[in-house]
Amino acid sequence: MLVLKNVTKAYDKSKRAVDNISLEIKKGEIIGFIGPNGAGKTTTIKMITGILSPTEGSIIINGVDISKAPVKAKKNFTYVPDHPAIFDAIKGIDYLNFIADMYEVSLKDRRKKIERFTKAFQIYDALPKTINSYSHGMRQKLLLSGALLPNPNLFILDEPLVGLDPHSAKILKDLMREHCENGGTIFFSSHVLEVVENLCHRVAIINKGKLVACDKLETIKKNKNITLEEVFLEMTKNE
Ligand SMILES: Nc1ncnc2c1ncn2[C@@H]1O[C@H](COP(=O)(O)OP(=O)(O)OP(=O)(O)O)[C@@H](O)[C@H]1O
Repeated sequence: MLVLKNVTKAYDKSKRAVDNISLEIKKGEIIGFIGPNGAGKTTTIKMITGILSPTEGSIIINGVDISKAPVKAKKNFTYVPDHPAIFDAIKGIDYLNFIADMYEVSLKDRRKKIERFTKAFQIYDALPKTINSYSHGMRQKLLLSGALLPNPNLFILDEPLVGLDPHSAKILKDLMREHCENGGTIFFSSHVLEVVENLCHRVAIINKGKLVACDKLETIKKNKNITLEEVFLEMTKNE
């Protein structure tokens, strides 16, 4: 579903923010992408979503190279960024209808899904209001509802749990699990290791731009008596 081949990003010549990363994510998998601050997670996600171009390497989404056929590749995924930047002056419902139009979601299907997701996230009653009246968390939940609407093959999330209350975080985790059970694929970054540990089929660890692990948790842990936190701290020790 998602293939990264020798992907590198150098914002300037002196430093590679992402350094020769290769990984392959299969349909139906949830992959947690973890690493210390500044390790290169957001840069990687921005390259996967086509916001940034890699300096070297290629990114293939559902068989389509995003640099060669960006629109075709982008039809396969939705993306929720780490900051809920969103058009302020339109109503929540208009934003969701805009997303549904972009991804050609039928009127019947969108009505059902908008109701389901926004009621679950408790923003349904706010949909007739303009987004500039929404709190940070409400904006994030609107973005999440919009990203789930098209039932994307690949769902990409950068730090999705930041700013969500525990109730909403639980709803999101349940929806992520359901999405994968129905054949969808999820790639998300997080600093919340317990969530990664509980939710993911595989974990990818990035440190100083390099992928230092990408495997099942049991394989990464080797010794069953240690936690992901202990493995993470050991693998990303930066003296
Ligand atoms: N626009 C930019 N121009 C120059 N350098 C950048 C830019 N964006 C990020 N970087 C640098 O690239 C490196 C990776 O940053 P990135 O935001 O990808 O890390 P991250 O793993 O998402 O970090 P965090 O966990 O703090 O969000 C950092 O050294 C950062 O300073």
